[in-house]
Amino acid sequence: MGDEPVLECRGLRKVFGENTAVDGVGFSIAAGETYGLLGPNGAGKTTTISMVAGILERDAGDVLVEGRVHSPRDGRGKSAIGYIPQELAIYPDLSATENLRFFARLYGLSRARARARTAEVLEVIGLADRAKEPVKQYSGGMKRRLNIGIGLLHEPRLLILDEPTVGVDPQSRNAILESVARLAAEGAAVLYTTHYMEEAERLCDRVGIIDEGRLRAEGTRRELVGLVGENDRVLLTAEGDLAAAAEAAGKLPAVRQAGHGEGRVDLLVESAREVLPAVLDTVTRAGAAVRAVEVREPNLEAVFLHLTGKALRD
Ligand SMILES: Nc1ncnc2c1ncn2[C@@H]1O[C@H](COP(=O)(O)OP(=O)(O)OP(=O)(O)O)[C@@H](O)[C@H]1O
Repeated sequence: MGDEPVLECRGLRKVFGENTAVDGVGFSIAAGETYGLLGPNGAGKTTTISMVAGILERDAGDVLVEGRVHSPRDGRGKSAIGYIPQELAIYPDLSATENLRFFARLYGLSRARARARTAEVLEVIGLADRAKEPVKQYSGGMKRRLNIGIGLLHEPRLLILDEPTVGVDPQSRNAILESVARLAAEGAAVLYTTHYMEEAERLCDRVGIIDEGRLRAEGTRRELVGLVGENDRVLLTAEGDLAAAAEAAGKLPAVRQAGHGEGRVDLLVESAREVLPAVLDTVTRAGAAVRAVEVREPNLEAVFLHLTGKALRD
């Protein structure tokens, strides 16, 4: 198989009546890689991954899973895919163990394999210690984790998760992010949709920025940020003559903008790592005593704003 991507999709398109929900979207994901589709509500994320998962007919485009065409009709490649939708598909009166064993048998795992996978999956989703309770006693986040666990039973090589952390408590959110990272580390290709910038930054090796059905840009966090040429922000907590410090720093060639406020000097710079020593030297000479330095690199939120003119969140 070599370096062949686990998932390759090209030119995906879906039209609902007058509304082109997805228009020419394509990307590929390698084994062990986590790819995030980042975009606001209604951007076309669910529609895109539904076509990838083979549960929605596409109007145009190709989906290749492990090099083979995957489409809703032929159903091939399904065993390679674990699709975890936003909606819960679990039995509330059964325990997590019973739910997992039931679905494992439904997927065609032998009784022994179902038992073994249930135990393994319970560990991955962090529910082993609550596995015997009826699921109706679970928090929303725990139910979500179980929903994810069901999608893992058959050990998919491509895992597709649709905004799995929306509306869950922080503990479950962390558990979900950690289990996704672990599955990728074990070699799964992961397709992850989110409208949370922090999740895309923390979890994804590469991110596709989607808006109004189109992929606006794609790359690593660093590549995306570089693409739009955003500056780093340097915040100095300082005492002394801050007006003079800001003015002097503002004259450095790599400093784009310099300001000051109550106990702080605020700079926009080209590359904080390179310019920081000169900045510290300059502001100290100008009469400021620096107590703390904070560097904020531009984030995907800024990239999104730059590309679309809109904020990522409603
Ligand atoms: N079955 C459908 N029939 C008609 N329009 C649809 C259908 N499914 C989605 N759409 C429309 O397609 C567009 C993209 O929706 P989609 O659900 O893919 O976005 P999303 O990025 O996943 O957003 P969300 O986070 O809100 O689910 C929206 O304008 C939506 O109203």
